[in-house]
Amino acid sequence: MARDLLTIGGVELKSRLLIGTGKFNDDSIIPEVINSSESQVITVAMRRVDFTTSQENIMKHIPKDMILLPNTSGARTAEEAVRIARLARAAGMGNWIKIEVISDQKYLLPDNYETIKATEVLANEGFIVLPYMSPDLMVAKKLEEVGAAAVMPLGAPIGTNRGLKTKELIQILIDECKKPVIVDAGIGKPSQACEAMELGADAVLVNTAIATAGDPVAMGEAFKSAVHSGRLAYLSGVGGVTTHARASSPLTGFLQM
Ligand SMILES: CC(=O)[C@@H](O)[C@H](O)COP(=O)(O)O
Repeated sequence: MARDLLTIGGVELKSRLLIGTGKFNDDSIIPEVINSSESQVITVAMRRVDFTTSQENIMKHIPKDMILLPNTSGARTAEEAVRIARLARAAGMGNWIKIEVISDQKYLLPDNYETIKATEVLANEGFIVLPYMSPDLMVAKKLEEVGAAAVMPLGAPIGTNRGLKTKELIQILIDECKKPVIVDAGIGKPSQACEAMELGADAVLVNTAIATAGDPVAMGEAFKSAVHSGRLAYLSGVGGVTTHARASSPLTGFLQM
């Protein structure tokens, strides 16, 4: 595990847990969550960034050594996502961008078609593009082809804490994608993050489950451990499943009566 690094856009990361900044009761707790979770990448919705000198600016709670992953939450089209990404870079937030293009307000499901379009434009402009997507193999391949640095399939709709509802489709992406697969959205418990990592996901992004926990700092630590355990299990080679029982001890050598 010592050199088990995750490389995204040429950057090597020790942590495979990406976190978010939304929904905390008190944003001043964010630095402690970063410490306990040991996350190195944090996503922030561009619409929450205040470019005035307001005391409410979310950015004041994010330590300078974190990799910023501004996201395009609020964009309904590729064009809007591209505009938000350019704004983020112009504002000094770096060149990583999480594409979120959502026009469905009930389930907050991503628009894969618009997401591909935005990814292509931004990758060509030198952004490290991490697109949030519904897990579909053809879409993932297209995203890789047009320059995505990773793909981010949803486990369940954003903020639902329902876990890996799309597990079998995510497994296909894990098996077939060349770029890192980061399971994003819907992960509600550390055990679900662990499960994603055991499947072979390269990383997970968790926001709601940490931010809305009774103790977000402790929950950040719980997710850190779960991601680590899941990754270790995956690298160790998870054992096969069988229908019929197989004795764990030899069935010979019983005492003779
Ligand atoms: C913050 C962010 O990017 C979310 O849109 C993301 O998808 C995380 O989802 P959860 O809040 O369900 O963890």
